[in-house]
Amino acid sequence: MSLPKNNPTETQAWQKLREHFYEVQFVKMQELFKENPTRVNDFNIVWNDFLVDFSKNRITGKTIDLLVQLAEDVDLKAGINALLSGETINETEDRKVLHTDLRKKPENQTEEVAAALKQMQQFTESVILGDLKGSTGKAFTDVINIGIGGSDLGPKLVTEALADYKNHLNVHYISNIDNDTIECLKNKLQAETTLVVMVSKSFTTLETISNADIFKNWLLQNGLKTQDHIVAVSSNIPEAVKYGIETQNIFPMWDYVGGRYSLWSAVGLSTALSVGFANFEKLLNGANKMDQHFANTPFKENIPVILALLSIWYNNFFCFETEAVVPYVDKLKMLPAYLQQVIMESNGKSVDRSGSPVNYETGTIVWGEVGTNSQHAFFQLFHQGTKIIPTDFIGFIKPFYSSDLHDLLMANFFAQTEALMNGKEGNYHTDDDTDKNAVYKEFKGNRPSNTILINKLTPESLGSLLALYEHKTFVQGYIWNIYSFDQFGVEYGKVLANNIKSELQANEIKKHDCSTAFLLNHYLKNKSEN
Ligand SMILES: O=P(O)(O)OC[C@H]1O[C@H](O)[C@H](O)[C@@H](O)[C@@H]1O
Repeated sequence: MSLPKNNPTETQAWQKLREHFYEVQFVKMQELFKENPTRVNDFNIVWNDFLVDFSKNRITGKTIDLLVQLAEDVDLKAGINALLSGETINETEDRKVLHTDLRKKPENQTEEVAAALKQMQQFTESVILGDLKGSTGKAFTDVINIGIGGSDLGPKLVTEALADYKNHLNVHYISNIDNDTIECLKNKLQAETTLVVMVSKSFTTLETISNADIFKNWLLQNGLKTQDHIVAVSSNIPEAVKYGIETQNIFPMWDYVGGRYSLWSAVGLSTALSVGFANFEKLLNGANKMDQHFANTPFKENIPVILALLSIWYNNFFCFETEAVVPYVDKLKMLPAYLQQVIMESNGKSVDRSGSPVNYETGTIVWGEVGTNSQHAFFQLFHQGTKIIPTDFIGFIKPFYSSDLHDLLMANFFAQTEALMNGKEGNYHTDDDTDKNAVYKEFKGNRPSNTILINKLTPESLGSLLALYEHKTFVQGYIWNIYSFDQFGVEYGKVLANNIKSELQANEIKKHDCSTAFLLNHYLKNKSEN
């Protein structure tokens, strides 16, 4: 079955949402809270150890009804079923989209998924126990994950997020082709106790192969056998074999798993090495629970659906261009970067599923930083700037190590959403004219946020959280009538980079626009000078 091709703006719900928007666009949330002191009861979802409070949004009951109607008008249920039942919904690449298969319970796993997990389990256990050794007979102490995009961001995020679950292995991530970083890492590590995990779905990504070449030479220079020190994760096994990796050291992935959705596959090998396979399984289990919630919950109580619809409300009606994600734990520092790939590579499209240019906004711009750091950086603009940035606040009730400091952290978490919503009037509205800066101190409030409050950051809750955002992204792309699972937009730059690389190596700049030619010539001229 191919996905329906409904232009969302031609649905009845969209027309009604437009009319509704004109009615409510200037309504202040402060008034909505005053009118209905139990408003939060209408706009929160409690699920497992998650509490999602979305009452601090510029919505009324009617807004949610109409947004849900939009989801129904475009038959979102059929889309969800097509995704979860393995239809070929990545039509432009003629592929199924089955990252949810990777986290199914053992009894529901396909043979190839079960076999890959088994291979991962055996390998990670033997490395962690020290049974598998390098060329000189020493156990591994360090792992270098070489990959980029989906072969880096997800695994790196999970490794950092689960730092408290880490064993003795130190896992390092190399993605960019920045030799200064590589030299720095090589100087820190002993080659004989280092395991290199090359991760590349295609096994043709220039950055990954170039970086791997450097580490391969390093191993060889240290008199080590590369077969003892390099393993690979790829869906292109012939290419990995050609690179010199032994078949039993290649972990599979499949074309039905998109790079940015692949951390659940063997792409997560470095994560599993860092936290142990049992914790990796818990991560999968948490994601599976979110998959069940997504598949079986009515839209009004369905967390990914509600978050997607709210984002559409702001993106397509209020025309707020960006949204922020602010996690209140350092361990989720990578979350915005990871989400940028999931969300922006998936939904940064401007041609609809019928092949026509869209005449409405699609993919949102997502960004963010850890709270409280972000409060001391860009929150000024959140509170008093001219732009409105709907924000997801993500916080945890219990820290890994209990401490009074956590109450202070969480006090900030709660205070920010309250301040953003309520604002604060300046004194200049009253007769009190003692403060000449009163006008500058006013906070208008009415700035939307979602609060995602989770019991504790565990492998399970992390799995659920990441799956939540995957599904939110799917719902948005589905409603926008675009193809969320291809990424043709990143290809052209790669082709040009290859051509330019040859020109730089030949020391001969060919025909370019005058700006690019100017830059290239300046680079060539100056690169040999000190
Ligand atoms: O895993 P690889 O095949 O090396 O691909 C790494 C990355 O390459 C491209 O830039 C794609 O746009 C990403 O989606 C992908 O994650």
